Amino acid sequence: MSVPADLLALDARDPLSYKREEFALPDDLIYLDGNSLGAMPKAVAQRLQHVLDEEWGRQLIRSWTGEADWMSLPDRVAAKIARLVGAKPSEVAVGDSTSINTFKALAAALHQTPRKVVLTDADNFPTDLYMAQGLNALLGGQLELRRVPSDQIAAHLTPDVGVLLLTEVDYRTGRKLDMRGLTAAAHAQGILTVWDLAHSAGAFAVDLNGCEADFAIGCGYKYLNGGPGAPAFLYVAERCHAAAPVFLSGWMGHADPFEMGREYAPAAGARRYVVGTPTVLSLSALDTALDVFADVDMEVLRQKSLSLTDTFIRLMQPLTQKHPLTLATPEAHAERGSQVSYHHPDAKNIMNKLIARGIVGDFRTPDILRFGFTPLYHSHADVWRAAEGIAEVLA
Ligand SMILES: Cc1ncc(COP(=O)(O)O)c(C=O)c1O
Ligand SMILES: Nc1c(O)cccc1C(=O)C[C@H](N)C(=O)O
Repeated sequence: MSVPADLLALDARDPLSYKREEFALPDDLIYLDGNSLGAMPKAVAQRLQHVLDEEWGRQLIRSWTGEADWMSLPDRVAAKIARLVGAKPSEVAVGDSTSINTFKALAAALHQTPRKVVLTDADNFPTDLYMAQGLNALLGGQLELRRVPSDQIAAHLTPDVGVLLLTEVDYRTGRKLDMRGLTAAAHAQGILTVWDLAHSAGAFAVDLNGCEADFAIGCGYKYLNGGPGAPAFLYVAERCHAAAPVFLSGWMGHADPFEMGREYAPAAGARRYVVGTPTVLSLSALDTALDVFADVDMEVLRQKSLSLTDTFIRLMQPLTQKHPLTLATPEAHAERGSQVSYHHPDAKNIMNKLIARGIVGDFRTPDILRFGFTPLYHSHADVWRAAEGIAEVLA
Protein backbone atom coordinates (compact mmCIF):
# COMPACT_ATOMS: atom_id res chain seq x y z
CA MET A 1 0.00 0.00 0.00
CA SER A 2 1.20 3.48 -0.74
CA VAL A 3 0.17 6.85 0.64
CA PRO A 4 -3.39 7.70 -0.53
CA ALA A 5 -3.72 10.44 -3.13
CA ASP A 6 -5.87 12.71 -0.95
CA LEU A 7 -3.11 12.83 1.69
CA LEU A 8 -0.42 13.44 -0.91
CA ALA A 9 -2.57 16.31 -2.22
CA LEU A 10 -2.78 17.81 1.28
CA ASP A 11 1.00 17.61 1.56
CA ALA A 12 1.44 19.18 -1.88
CA ARG A 13 -0.51 22.26 -0.72
CA ASP A 14 1.06 22.36 2.75
CA PRO A 15 2.37 25.91 3.29
CA LEU A 16 4.77 24.62 5.98
CA SER A 17 6.26 21.67 4.08
CA TYR A 18 9.57 23.52 3.57
CA LYS A 19 10.12 23.57 7.33
CA ARG A 20 11.05 19.91 7.66
CA GLU A 21 14.37 20.61 5.96
CA GLU A 22 15.27 22.87 8.87
CA PHE A 23 15.29 19.90 11.26
CA ALA A 24 17.80 17.10 11.74
CA LEU A 25 15.48 14.09 11.71
CA PRO A 26 16.46 10.55 10.75
CA ASP A 27 14.64 9.48 7.56
CA ASP A 28 13.80 6.06 8.93
CA LEU A 29 11.96 7.43 11.95
CA ILE A 30 8.40 8.64 12.38
CA TYR A 31 8.98 10.81 15.39
CA LEU A 32 5.69 11.47 17.18
CA ASP A 33 7.28 12.68 20.38
CA GLY A 34 7.95 16.37 19.85
CA ASN A 35 5.63 16.95 22.82
CA SER A 36 8.25 15.32 25.04
CA LEU A 37 11.48 16.33 23.29
CA GLY A 38 11.28 18.42 20.13
CA ALA A 39 13.53 17.55 17.18
CA MET A 40 16.76 19.49 16.68
CA PRO A 41 16.74 22.46 14.31
CA LYS A 42 19.87 22.06 12.17
CA ALA A 43 20.97 25.65 12.80
CA VAL A 44 21.42 24.86 16.50
CA ALA A 45 24.55 22.80 15.82
CA GLN A 46 26.24 25.72 14.03
CA ARG A 47 25.19 28.16 16.74
CA LEU A 48 26.58 25.96 19.50
CA GLN A 49 29.83 25.46 17.61
CA HIS A 50 30.17 29.23 17.36
CA VAL A 51 29.42 29.67 21.06
CA LEU A 52 32.04 27.04 21.90
CA ASP A 53 34.78 28.21 19.56
CA GLU A 54 34.35 31.94 19.65
CA GLU A 55 32.20 33.11 22.54
CA TRP A 56 33.52 30.76 25.17
CA GLY A 57 36.75 29.49 23.59
CA ARG A 58 38.21 32.80 22.44
CA GLN A 59 36.32 35.61 24.15
CA LEU A 60 35.87 33.87 27.49
CA ILE A 61 34.61 36.20 30.24
CA ARG A 62 34.38 39.07 27.76
CA SER A 63 31.31 37.42 26.24
CA TRP A 64 29.11 38.43 29.17
CA THR A 65 29.16 42.03 28.07
CA GLY A 66 30.97 42.01 24.70
CA GLU A 67 29.59 41.18 21.29
CA ALA A 68 27.97 37.95 22.47
CA ASP A 69 26.19 39.86 25.26
CA TRP A 70 25.35 36.81 27.33
CA MET A 71 23.85 39.08 30.00
CA SER A 72 20.92 39.96 27.77
CA LEU A 73 20.52 36.47 26.30
CA PRO A 74 17.60 35.54 28.62
CA ASP A 75 15.81 38.74 27.58
CA ARG A 76 16.38 38.16 23.88
CA VAL A 77 15.03 34.63 24.15
CA ALA A 78 12.10 35.93 26.23
CA ALA A 79 11.16 38.32 23.42
CA LYS A 80 10.98 35.44 20.93
CA ILE A 81 8.83 33.34 23.25
CA ALA A 82 6.61 36.33 24.08
CA ARG A 83 5.54 36.55 20.43
CA LEU A 84 4.44 32.90 20.47
CA VAL A 85 2.42 33.16 23.67
CA GLY A 86 0.77 36.54 23.14
CA ALA A 87 2.74 38.43 25.78
CA LYS A 88 4.92 41.52 25.94
CA PRO A 89 8.67 40.77 26.03
CA SER A 90 8.84 42.46 29.44
CA GLU A 91 6.31 39.94 30.80
CA VAL A 92 8.43 36.85 30.08
CA ALA A 93 11.48 35.56 31.98
CA VAL A 94 13.54 32.69 30.59
CA GLY A 95 15.58 30.32 32.72
CA ASP A 96 15.35 27.44 35.20
CA SER A 97 12.95 24.54 34.68
CA THR A 98 9.20 24.55 34.34
CA SER A 99 9.02 23.05 37.82
CA ILE A 100 11.01 25.90 39.37
CA ASN A 101 8.98 28.47 37.47
CA THR A 102 5.78 26.85 38.71
CA PHE A 103 7.04 27.42 42.24
CA LYS A 104 7.86 31.06 41.49
CA ALA A 105 4.47 31.70 39.88
CA LEU A 106 2.45 29.95 42.54
CA ALA A 107 4.32 31.63 45.39
CA ALA A 108 3.91 35.06 43.80
CA ALA A 109 0.22 34.49 43.03
CA LEU A 110 -0.57 33.26 46.54
CA HIS A 111 1.09 36.32 47.99
CA GLN A 112 -1.46 38.50 46.19
CA THR A 113 -4.50 36.94 47.84
CA PRO A 114 -5.44 36.20 51.43
CA ARG A 115 -7.18 32.99 50.26
CA LYS A 116 -5.45 29.67 50.91
CA VAL A 117 -7.07 27.30 48.41
CA VAL A 118 -5.24 26.27 45.24
CA LEU A 119 -7.65 24.67 42.80
CA THR A 120 -6.19 22.27 40.25
CA ASP A 121 -6.97 19.46 37.88
CA ALA A 122 -6.77 16.13 39.73
CA ASP A 123 -4.85 14.75 36.73
CA ASN A 124 -2.51 17.71 36.39
CA PHE A 125 1.10 16.88 35.47
CA PRO A 126 2.80 15.52 38.63
CA THR A 127 5.41 18.26 38.93
CA ASP A 128 2.68 20.93 39.16
CA LEU A 129 1.07 19.03 42.02
CA TYR A 130 4.41 18.32 43.70
CA MET A 131 5.56 21.95 43.54
CA ALA A 132 2.30 23.03 45.15
CA GLN A 133 2.81 20.39 47.85
CA GLY A 134 6.37 21.62 48.48
CA LEU A 135 5.25 25.24 48.68
CA ASN A 136 2.55 24.20 51.13
CA ALA A 137 5.19 22.55 53.33
CA LEU A 138 7.25 25.75 53.25
CA LEU A 139 4.16 27.72 54.28
CA GLY A 140 3.57 25.45 57.26
CA GLY A 141 0.70 23.53 55.74
CA GLN A 142 -1.68 26.49 55.52
CA LEU A 143 -2.68 25.79 51.91
CA GLU A 144 -5.38 23.48 50.66
CA LEU A 145 -4.61 21.85 47.30
CA ARG A 146 -8.08 21.11 45.97
CA ARG A 147 -8.00 18.62 43.09
CA VAL A 148 -11.04 18.08 40.92
CA PRO A 149 -11.56 16.42 37.52
CA SER A 150 -10.89 18.86 34.68
CA ASP A 151 -14.53 18.89 33.53
CA GLN A 152 -15.58 20.06 36.99
CA ILE A 153 -13.14 22.95 37.32
CA ALA A 154 -15.65 25.63 36.33
CA ALA A 155 -18.12 24.46 38.96
CA HIS A 156 -15.42 24.68 41.64
CA LEU A 157 -14.49 28.32 41.08
CA THR A 158 -15.83 29.34 44.48
CA PRO A 159 -14.97 32.49 46.47
CA ASP A 160 -12.64 30.62 48.84
CA VAL A 161 -10.25 29.71 45.98
CA GLY A 162 -7.20 31.94 45.71
CA VAL A 163 -5.32 30.48 42.75
CA LEU A 164 -6.34 28.30 39.83
CA LEU A 165 -3.39 26.15 38.68
CA LEU A 166 -4.07 24.41 35.38
CA THR A 167 -2.24 22.85 32.45
CA GLU A 168 -3.91 24.04 29.26
CA VAL A 169 -3.30 20.82 27.30
CA ASP A 170 -3.43 17.60 29.29
CA TYR A 171 -0.21 15.60 28.85
CA ARG A 172 -2.07 12.30 28.75
CA THR A 173 -5.24 12.92 26.77
CA GLY A 174 -4.29 16.02 24.77
CA ARG A 175 -7.51 17.69 25.95
CA LYS A 176 -7.26 21.47 25.64
CA LEU A 177 -8.99 23.60 28.23
CA ASP A 178 -10.74 26.89 27.46
CA MET A 179 -8.08 29.22 28.83
CA ARG A 180 -10.00 32.38 27.96
CA GLY A 181 -13.30 31.23 29.48
CA LEU A 182 -11.79 29.70 32.61
CA THR A 183 -9.59 32.73 33.25
CA ALA A 184 -12.59 35.07 32.95
CA ALA A 185 -14.68 32.83 35.21
CA ALA A 186 -11.84 32.69 37.75
CA HIS A 187 -11.40 36.46 37.72
CA ALA A 188 -15.14 36.92 38.26
CA GLN A 189 -14.60 35.15 41.61
CA GLY A 190 -11.42 37.06 42.45
CA ILE A 191 -9.21 34.05 41.64
CA LEU A 192 -5.75 34.41 40.08
CA THR A 193 -4.66 32.00 37.35
CA VAL A 194 -1.41 30.08 36.76
CA TRP A 195 -1.41 28.32 33.37
CA ASP A 196 1.10 25.58 32.49
CA LEU A 197 1.72 25.90 28.75
CA ALA A 198 4.13 22.94 28.47
CA HIS A 199 2.05 21.37 25.68
CA SER A 200 0.82 24.66 24.20
CA ALA A 201 3.77 26.98 23.54
CA GLY A 202 4.93 26.43 19.98
CA ALA A 203 2.08 23.98 19.30
CA PHE A 204 -0.46 26.70 18.50
CA ALA A 205 -0.89 30.44 19.05
CA VAL A 206 -1.38 31.23 22.72
CA ASP A 207 -2.91 34.59 23.64
CA LEU A 208 -1.96 35.26 27.26
CA ASN A 209 -2.66 39.00 27.07
CA GLY A 210 -5.92 38.46 25.19
CA CYS A 211 -7.04 35.96 27.84
CA GLU A 212 -5.91 38.33 30.61
CA ALA A 213 -3.96 35.47 32.18
CA ASP A 214 -2.09 36.39 35.36
CA PHE A 215 0.81 33.90 35.42
CA ALA A 216 2.01 31.16 33.08
CA ILE A 217 4.92 28.76 32.73
CA GLY A 218 6.13 26.57 29.92
CA CYS A 219 8.82 24.21 28.62
CA GLY A 220 11.62 25.06 26.18
CA TYR A 221 12.32 21.51 25.05
CA LYS A 222 8.95 20.36 23.70
CA TYR A 223 7.29 22.27 20.84
CA LEU A 224 9.88 25.06 21.13
CA ASN A 225 12.59 22.53 20.19
CA GLY A 226 15.23 24.01 22.51
CA GLY A 227 16.90 20.68 23.27
CA PRO A 228 17.03 18.36 26.29
CA GLY A 229 16.67 20.31 29.51
CA ALA A 230 16.23 23.61 27.65
CA PRO A 231 15.45 26.61 29.85
CA ALA A 232 11.78 27.11 30.64
CA PHE A 233 9.80 30.35 30.76
CA LEU A 234 7.68 32.25 33.23
CA TYR A 235 5.05 34.82 32.27
CA VAL A 236 3.84 37.40 34.76
CA ALA A 237 1.25 39.88 33.52
CA GLU A 238 2.52 43.44 33.72
CA ARG A 239 -0.28 44.48 36.07
CA CYS A 240 0.96 41.84 38.57
CA HIS A 241 4.63 42.90 38.60
CA ALA A 242 4.38 45.41 41.43
CA ALA A 243 2.45 43.07 43.72
CA ALA A 244 4.13 39.78 42.72
CA PRO A 245 7.17 39.54 44.97
CA VAL A 246 10.37 37.83 43.89
CA PHE A 247 10.99 35.12 46.46
CA LEU A 248 13.87 33.51 44.55
CA SER A 249 15.63 36.86 44.49
CA GLY A 250 18.92 36.03 42.82
CA TRP A 251 21.49 38.51 41.66
CA MET A 252 20.73 38.01 37.96
CA GLY A 253 17.23 39.35 38.60
CA HIS A 254 18.66 42.40 40.35
CA ALA A 255 18.31 45.81 38.73
CA ASP A 256 22.11 46.14 38.60
CA PRO A 257 23.86 42.83 39.32
CA PHE A 258 27.39 44.22 39.12
CA GLU A 259 26.64 46.98 41.59
CA MET A 260 27.04 44.09 44.05
CA GLY A 261 24.70 45.88 46.46
CA ARG A 262 23.71 44.39 49.79
CA GLU A 263 19.97 44.72 49.25
CA TYR A 264 17.92 43.12 46.55
CA ALA A 265 16.29 45.52 44.11
CA PRO A 266 14.29 43.93 41.30
CA ALA A 267 15.17 44.46 37.66
CA ALA A 268 12.56 46.05 35.44
CA GLY A 269 9.83 43.77 34.14
CA ALA A 270 9.96 39.99 34.24
CA ARG A 271 13.77 39.96 34.19
CA ARG A 272 13.46 40.08 37.98
CA TYR A 273 12.36 36.41 37.89
CA VAL A 274 15.69 35.32 36.39
CA VAL A 275 17.58 33.92 39.38
CA GLY A 276 21.19 32.90 38.81
CA THR A 277 23.73 32.93 36.01
CA PRO A 278 22.05 32.24 32.66
CA THR A 279 22.80 28.77 31.25
CA VAL A 280 24.46 30.14 28.13
CA LEU A 281 24.88 26.90 26.17
CA SER A 282 21.28 25.80 26.49
CA LEU A 283 19.94 29.34 26.12
CA SER A 284 21.92 29.71 22.90
CA ALA A 285 20.42 26.48 21.57
CA LEU A 286 16.90 27.64 22.45
CA ASP A 287 17.57 31.09 20.98
CA THR A 288 18.46 29.61 17.60
CA ALA A 289 15.72 26.95 17.78
CA LEU A 290 13.13 29.71 18.17
CA ASP A 291 14.23 31.28 14.89
CA VAL A 292 12.44 28.42 13.15
CA PHE A 293 9.21 30.20 14.09
CA ALA A 294 10.31 33.61 12.73
CA ASP A 295 8.47 33.23 9.40
CA VAL A 296 5.66 31.01 10.69
CA ASP A 297 2.09 32.24 10.94
CA MET A 298 0.83 30.47 14.07
CA GLU A 299 -2.72 30.29 12.67
CA VAL A 300 -1.39 28.39 9.65
CA LEU A 301 0.52 26.13 12.04
CA ARG A 302 -2.65 25.45 14.02
CA GLN A 303 -4.62 24.61 10.88
CA LYS A 304 -1.96 22.13 9.86
CA SER A 305 -1.85 20.63 13.34
CA LEU A 306 -5.62 20.06 13.26
CA SER A 307 -5.41 18.60 9.78
CA LEU A 308 -2.71 16.14 10.95
CA THR A 309 -4.61 15.11 14.09
CA ASP A 310 -7.94 14.89 12.20
CA THR A 311 -6.27 12.65 9.63
CA PHE A 312 -4.75 10.44 12.31
CA ILE A 313 -8.07 10.07 14.16
CA ARG A 314 -9.81 9.20 10.86
CA LEU A 315 -7.19 6.62 9.85
CA MET A 316 -7.21 5.06 13.32
CA GLN A 317 -11.00 4.88 13.51
CA PRO A 318 -11.34 1.38 11.93
CA LEU A 319 -8.78 0.06 14.43
CA THR A 320 -10.99 1.17 17.32
CA GLN A 321 -13.66 -1.20 15.93
CA LYS A 322 -11.32 -4.19 15.80
CA HIS A 323 -9.23 -3.73 18.94
CA PRO A 324 -9.75 -2.63 22.56
CA LEU A 325 -8.55 0.81 21.52
CA THR A 326 -10.46 3.94 22.52
CA LEU A 327 -9.79 7.54 21.63
CA ALA A 328 -8.81 9.57 24.70
CA THR A 329 -8.51 12.90 22.88
CA PRO A 330 -11.53 15.15 22.29
CA GLU A 331 -12.68 15.32 18.68
CA ALA A 332 -13.81 18.96 18.92
CA HIS A 333 -11.04 21.16 17.55
CA ALA A 334 -11.40 23.72 20.35
CA GLU A 335 -10.72 20.98 22.88
CA ARG A 336 -7.66 19.41 21.26
CA GLY A 337 -3.98 20.27 21.53
CA SER A 338 -1.44 18.85 19.05
CA GLN A 339 -1.43 15.24 20.19
CA VAL A 340 -3.75 12.25 19.91
CA SER A 341 -3.97 9.55 22.57
CA TYR A 342 -5.70 6.21 22.89
CA HIS A 343 -6.46 3.91 25.78
CA HIS A 344 -5.41 0.29 25.28
CA PRO A 345 -5.02 -2.33 28.04
CA ASP A 346 -1.68 -3.40 26.55
CA ALA A 347 -0.47 0.13 25.76
CA LYS A 348 3.03 -0.28 27.19
CA ASN A 349 3.85 -3.36 25.19
CA ILE A 350 2.37 -1.89 22.02
CA MET A 351 4.40 1.31 22.36
CA ASN A 352 7.59 -0.69 22.86
CA LYS A 353 6.86 -2.58 19.64
CA LEU A 354 6.10 0.64 17.77
CA ILE A 355 9.34 2.23 18.94
CA ALA A 356 11.25 -0.87 17.82
CA ARG A 357 9.74 -0.29 14.34
CA GLY A 358 10.78 3.37 14.29
CA ILE A 359 7.40 4.86 15.20
CA VAL A 360 8.22 6.82 18.31
CA GLY A 361 5.42 7.93 20.61
CA ASP A 362 4.96 7.58 24.35
CA PHE A 363 3.33 5.22 26.78
CA ARG A 364 1.82 7.07 29.73
CA THR A 365 0.40 5.33 32.77
CA PRO A 366 -1.93 3.59 33.15
CA ASP A 367 -2.97 2.69 29.59
CA ILE A 368 -2.24 5.60 27.26
CA LEU A 369 -0.65 5.47 23.81
CA ARG A 370 0.33 9.06 23.05
CA PHE A 371 1.25 10.48 19.65
CA GLY A 372 2.47 14.07 19.33
CA PHE A 373 2.20 15.93 16.02
CA THR A 374 4.53 18.78 15.16
CA PRO A 375 3.26 20.71 12.14
CA LEU A 376 6.76 22.05 11.47
CA TYR A 377 8.11 18.65 10.55
CA HIS A 378 5.26 16.21 9.99
CA SER A 379 3.46 15.48 6.76
CA HIS A 380 0.13 13.74 6.19
CA ALA A 381 2.18 10.94 4.65
CA ASP A 382 3.94 10.50 8.01
CA VAL A 383 0.55 10.26 9.67
CA TRP A 384 -0.53 7.56 7.22
CA ARG A 385 2.70 5.57 7.72
CA ALA A 386 2.26 5.79 11.48
CA ALA A 387 -1.33 4.53 11.30
CA GLU A 388 -0.25 1.67 8.99
CA GLY A 389 2.50 0.67 11.42
CA ILE A 390 0.11 0.80 14.37
CA ALA A 391 -2.38 -1.37 12.48
CA GLU A 392 0.35 -3.97 11.86
CA VAL A 393 1.49 -3.99 15.47
CA LEU A 394 -2.09 -4.30 16.75
CA ALA A 395 -2.75 -7.14 14.31
C1 LIG B 1 2.49 19.90 31.95
C2 LIG B 1 3.95 19.77 32.25
N1 LIG B 1 4.53 20.61 33.13
C3 LIG B 1 5.84 20.53 33.41
C4 LIG B 1 6.64 19.59 32.80
C5 LIG B 1 8.09 19.44 33.07
O1 LIG B 1 8.68 20.25 33.96
P1 LIG B 1 10.28 20.26 34.01
O2 LIG B 1 10.75 20.86 32.74
O3 LIG B 1 10.55 21.07 35.21
O4 LIG B 1 10.76 18.85 34.12
C6 LIG B 1 6.08 18.70 31.87
C7 LIG B 1 6.90 17.65 31.19
O5 LIG B 1 7.94 17.24 31.58
C8 LIG B 1 4.71 18.81 31.61
O6 LIG B 1 4.16 17.97 30.73
N1 LIG C 1 10.54 16.20 30.59
C1 LIG C 1 10.83 14.92 30.33
C2 LIG C 1 12.09 14.39 30.67
O1 LIG C 1 12.96 15.21 31.28
C3 LIG C 1 12.38 13.06 30.39
C4 LIG C 1 11.45 12.28 29.75
C5 LIG C 1 10.21 12.77 29.41
C6 LIG C 1 9.92 14.08 29.73
C7 LIG C 1 8.62 14.64 29.45
O2 LIG C 1 8.57 15.59 28.73
C8 LIG C 1 7.44 14.14 30.10
C9 LIG C 1 6.35 14.99 29.66
N2 LIG C 1 6.23 16.30 30.15
C10 LIG C 1 5.02 14.40 29.40
O3 LIG C 1 4.21 15.13 28.86
O4 LIG C 1 4.76 13.28 29.68
